[in-house]
Amino acid sequence: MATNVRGSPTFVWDTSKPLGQGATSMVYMGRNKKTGDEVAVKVFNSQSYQRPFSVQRREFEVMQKLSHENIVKLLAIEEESPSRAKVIVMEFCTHGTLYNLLDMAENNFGLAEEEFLRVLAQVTAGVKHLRDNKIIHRDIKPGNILRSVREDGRSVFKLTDFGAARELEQDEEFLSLYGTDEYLHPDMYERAVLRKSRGKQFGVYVDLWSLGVTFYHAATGSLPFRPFGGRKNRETMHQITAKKEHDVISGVQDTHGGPIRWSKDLPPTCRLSRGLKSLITPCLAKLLEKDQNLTMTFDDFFLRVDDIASRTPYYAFCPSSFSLLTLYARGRDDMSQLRQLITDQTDIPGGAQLLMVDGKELKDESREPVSSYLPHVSPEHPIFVFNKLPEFKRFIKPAVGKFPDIPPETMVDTDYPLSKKCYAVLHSVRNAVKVILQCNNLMNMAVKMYSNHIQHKSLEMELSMGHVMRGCSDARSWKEHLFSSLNTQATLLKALSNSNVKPPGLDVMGRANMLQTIYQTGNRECTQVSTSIHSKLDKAVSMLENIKVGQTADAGWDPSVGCMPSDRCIEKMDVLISKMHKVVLSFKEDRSRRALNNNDEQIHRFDKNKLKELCITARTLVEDHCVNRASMLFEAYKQFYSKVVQIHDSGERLDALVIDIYKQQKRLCDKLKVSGKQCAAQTESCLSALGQTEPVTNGEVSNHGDNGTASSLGTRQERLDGVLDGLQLTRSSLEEVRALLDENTSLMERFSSLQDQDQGEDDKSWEYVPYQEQNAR
Ligand SMILES: Nc1ncnc2c1ncn2[C@@H]1O[C@H](COP(=O)(O)OP(=O)(O)OP(=O)(O)O)[C@@H](O)[C@H]1O
Repeated sequence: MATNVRGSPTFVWDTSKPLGQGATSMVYMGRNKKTGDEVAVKVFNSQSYQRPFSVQRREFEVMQKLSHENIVKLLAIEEESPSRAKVIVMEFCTHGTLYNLLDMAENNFGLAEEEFLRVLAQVTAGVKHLRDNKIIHRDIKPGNILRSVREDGRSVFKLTDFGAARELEQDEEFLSLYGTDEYLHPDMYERAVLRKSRGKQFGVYVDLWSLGVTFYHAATGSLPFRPFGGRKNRETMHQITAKKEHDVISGVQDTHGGPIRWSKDLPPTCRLSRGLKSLITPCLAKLLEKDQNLTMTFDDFFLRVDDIASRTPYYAFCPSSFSLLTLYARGRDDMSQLRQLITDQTDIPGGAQLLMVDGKELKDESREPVSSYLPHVSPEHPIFVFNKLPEFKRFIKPAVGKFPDIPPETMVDTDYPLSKKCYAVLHSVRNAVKVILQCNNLMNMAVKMYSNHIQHKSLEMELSMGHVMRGCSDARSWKEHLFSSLNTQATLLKALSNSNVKPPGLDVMGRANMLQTIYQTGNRECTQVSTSIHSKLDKAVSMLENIKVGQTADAGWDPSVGCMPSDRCIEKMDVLISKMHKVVLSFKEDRSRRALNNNDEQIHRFDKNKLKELCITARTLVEDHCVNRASMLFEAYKQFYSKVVQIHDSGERLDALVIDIYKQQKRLCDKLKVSGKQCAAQTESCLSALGQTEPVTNGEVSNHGDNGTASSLGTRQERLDGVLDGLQLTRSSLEEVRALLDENTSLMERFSSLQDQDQGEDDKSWEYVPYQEQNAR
């Protein structure tokens, strides 16, 4: 045991436990002799000493220059005793490399979104530090990106292996060859692997290409350029990278000498959201660009990654496409930009989007950045995006990897990688099941939320309709009251003009006619408005009846159409995973043995059958149960929504109609006020003229040529008094109507200001924008 322990003045390490092996070194886990701290010790092999001394020294020199969280930290350069060979002592990164992470079954189709973003941001930060120090790495690849895990469980990625690194200015070139085939810039590949184009020089841009390949690998779990037969098929590899079109990001040859499958997009099995893909893909296309005129500069690259990494993800669920969206908003993006991000992924125009968060409508079109007011949303509580138009996307099942064919024969060498492939696909199936369950749950939430919204709206409409109806019937009775007073007054004055009472300065007949005109025009105009109001009101009442159906909108909704947590699909997948894991382990062991005995071979055969069965069970579970039921749930949603969206639409139209009725009612009241005022003016002047009329005496009677009897005298006085009384009555009746109208106006003003307040109450951003208006924007 002790023979494996080596040491330097400050450190010891056990050579029986290598952390990894490279072309030029072995790396071991070691400890600080004084503190016991864990370290990684890089011990160089004989091959490394064949390099020129200046090259050997470079790795130490480069590492000494660097100090960054995303670059492995150099702790010491010491001499191993007794050999006196130099060793590099570094911080110990606990979780292997990015390559190891991608080799895990759950990451075989690429990293999950958050982890990918960490790789992108952190590796870029490390490279930026290199560029700031004018250093080119020349061997960037997942195997040279170490991973540690912080106390909060988050990964930290660090660039390592500076054996190929050197100082190089932006516009300088170099001649020597470094790197790993699959990650090599096509020009380097041509010279290093194909041994062509001798003497060709390269620039710092070769790191950008390697970064492109590394990020593609991290996003998809596969290399972007894959000739049939792999690494050995060098000519095709070079053809793919050198001849690809500019924005192509992958080229795969599936058969010997067969055509290349080019793609400008990340594959459907990639786990990244559509929102992130749309940001990453153009960046990858630029990195994987051979043409120096079209590729990006380091500065462009840093800016782009900075832009992606600094965005905030907002999660949204769109039931009409059965999809969970991730919207990457910039810090300053306002609501219209967020809506645009939704449009980009759903094709729903901004004006047709009804957005809801926690059951509350998100109505605002304000210029404030969404980050300042949008509540925290998570994939579990996303923004719900309803399409105001009953349009639906086709149901698309989540993409899963394809289980490979499993030949019945025992092939110990290839059965292990075959089982690993099945195991990786099984994980992608589990991910798909998880997504489906999440979408099912969100679908049920969406139906509940939309139904509540409709219920709320219909109650609100019922309330304002009640208000409007009361207002209309009041206005009608005031109108009748006012015009009957006017009529009475005109009749009284006419009667007076027929008598011989002549109030001084008052043309009684003229006044009577004037009142008659006010009565006729006022009554005609007001009756017109009132009739129009009432016909609109009738329409509104029947619309309200339809909307009230919405109060039970979700009555027929059955959440159990889709698979439910109680079906335990995820748990079933976990059981399949653990069973398959055992098969993978046993195949790995079988492969490590030289030969299988009869018994082992028999077991291997059983296991291979089991592997096949497990694949079939998983496929059946996802296809026949989860996907099938999710598509049924989606169909049910379409039916539900087509029905309720009409109710919502009627609500919007009724809303507009009610506003219209309010306006007309206000106009009616204004007209009534005008007629009332005119009538009151007449009343007042008549009253004052009549008040100045001389009391009736016996002498005057004959002068006026009346019949002169006592009874007729009494009748004249009585007539005058009667007219005075009548006018007094009209006056008080007019005052009453005016007071009622004033009250009605202030009530209406209060009501409409109440509505305004409702709109402005929470925040400007939650303002109600009628659908018609939103569309017009
Ligand atoms: N600081 C560290 N902490 C943990 N593991 C490490 C550390 N440094 C290196 N390793 C492991 O050792 C392996 C080899 O390290 P490194 O890439 O530096 O060696 P190399 O000989 O330069 O390799 P290459 O063939 O890429 O030139 C790494 O892939 C990793 O698995």
